Amino acid sequence: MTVAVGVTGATGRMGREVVAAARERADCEVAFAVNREPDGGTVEGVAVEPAAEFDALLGEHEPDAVVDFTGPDSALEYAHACVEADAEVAFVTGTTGFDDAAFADLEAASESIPLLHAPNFARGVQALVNVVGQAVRNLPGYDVELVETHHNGKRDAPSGTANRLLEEIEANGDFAGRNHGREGEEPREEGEIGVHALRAGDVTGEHEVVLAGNDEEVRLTHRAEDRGVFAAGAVDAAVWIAGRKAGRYDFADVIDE
Ligand SMILES: NC(=O)C1=CN([C@@H]2O[C@H](COP(=O)(O)OP(=O)(O)OC[C@H]3O[C@@H](n4cnc5c(N)ncnc54)[C@H](OP(=O)(O)O)[C@@H]3O)[C@@H](O)[C@H]2O)C=CC1
Ligand SMILES: O=C(O)C1=N[C@H](C(=O)O)C[C@H](O)C1
Repeated sequence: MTVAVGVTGATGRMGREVVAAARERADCEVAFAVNREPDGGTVEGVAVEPAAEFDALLGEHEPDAVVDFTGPDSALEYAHACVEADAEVAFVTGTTGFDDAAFADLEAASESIPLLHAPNFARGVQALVNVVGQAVRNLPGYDVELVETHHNGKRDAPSGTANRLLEEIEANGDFAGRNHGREGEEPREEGEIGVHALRAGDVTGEHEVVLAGNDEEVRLTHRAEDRGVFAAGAVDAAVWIAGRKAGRYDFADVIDE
């Protein structure tokens, strides 16, 4: 079976990679690609249509899944459009920067359509999440600091991946809260988790969790070398989710199967 995907944000850093990754696979095809202001161009030979045409394109092409890397507001709009569409279409989004209300909105959409959100589609990050949980359990009382580094065009901070890692850290230990971008003249508060977001140059994405006790430290790092790794994971997710029943899915479901 060939899975047909619609790609939103197609001229963005990630959208381009998704179009390329989908076109590389024999079991996937790009049904359509949209961007907010496409100015009539193409990505990887695929015409990029205006976002205003999205509903019509859904009806015309009836894709199995939409893959979205845009921004929080537009991702929610696309999710709602998939819910409203006559055709059965899954929604896969890697967009980050959602607040609690937006997450609740995505959750509600997943009652009507298959929906998968992952703040990071690199398989290595899923492994990092697992390993970090284990390390925190094994090292109670150690100081934990999280440092993430991204390109200077990234809007949200901390990254979606950092937020996911923080949830995992907090779920596996006893902590006193998060300290974002420490400053001032007080020493480190016992049990706090330091969180640091660096924005510099064209760094694709790096996440490091430091666990330090007396006379020893553990550093767990994931470094993405190329956005292709995220795009490949997102297309894996689109192929995996196509045809499934409505519900909220996770990238771990894709990897674990
Ligand atoms: N889960 C993961 O593995 C990863 C997630 N991300 C996340 O993906 C998102 C996008 O990142 P990135 O590609 O770097 O960002 P870019 O700004 O490069 O791309 C976003 C694209 O979406 C377009 N866009 C914005 N609003 C709309 C809309 N309403 N309709 C159609 N297109 C729209 C933008 O158009 P315009 O240029 O006109 O603004 C732009 O082309 C971010 O939230 C980022 O954090 C990024 C990498 C990996
Ligand atoms: O904006 C990016 O570039 C990235 N965003 C994701 C995030 O917020 O975690 C994932 C990746 O690190 C790249």
